[in-house]
Amino acid sequence: LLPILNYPDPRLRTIAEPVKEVTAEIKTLIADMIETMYDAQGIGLAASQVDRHIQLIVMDLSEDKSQPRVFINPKVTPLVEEKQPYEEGCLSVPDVYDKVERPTKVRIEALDENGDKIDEEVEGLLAVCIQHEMDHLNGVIFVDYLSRLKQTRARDKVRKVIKIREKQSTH
Ligand SMILES: O=C(O)C[C@@H](Cc1ccccc1)[C@H](O)SCc1ccccc1
Ligand SMILES: [Zn+2]
Repeated sequence: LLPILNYPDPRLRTIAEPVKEVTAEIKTLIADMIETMYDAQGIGLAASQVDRHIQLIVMDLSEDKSQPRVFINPKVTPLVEEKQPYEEGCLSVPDVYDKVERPTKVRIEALDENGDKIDEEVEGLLAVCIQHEMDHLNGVIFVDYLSRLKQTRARDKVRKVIKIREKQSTH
């Protein structure tokens, strides 16, 4: 399992570099990220969150964790002006949930783990998740869209959750 960086760790603000070649090392990282995402009960995970600053996202929106997807060097383009709110969470900001508005329909262009082209128009949870993950690759965290007050509360909340987790792990 890979350690997930927690807000407001400054490393989460690093801009991810493009992947030049899908090496064996990257394939191992992909497998490790998928395992880490499942263990953390997430439906998406960006490499930035595990302190690897390359343009790599893994995702699995299936109920039974059977359909992992990999997006390498993704490009997301809004297809409509219309935005929709969604109650977002983030594995790097545990126990914090709040509404974020994002374009309802987007185009995803990327490479998959075999280096084959992905070019899809998506909406719904996939559109929300890919935009949330793309933000991570650009050093943006969903709490950045919230008020200062909510950002302060988010910082306090994460601090508490981490302390509790650290106590649990020592027992
Ligand atoms: O990037 C992450 O931290 C994983 C995110 C992905 C996500 C964020 C907002 C909306 C959808 C997906 C989540 O922690 S995964 C947990 C989760 C599961 C279902 C719905 C919302 C959040
Ligand atoms: Zn996140």
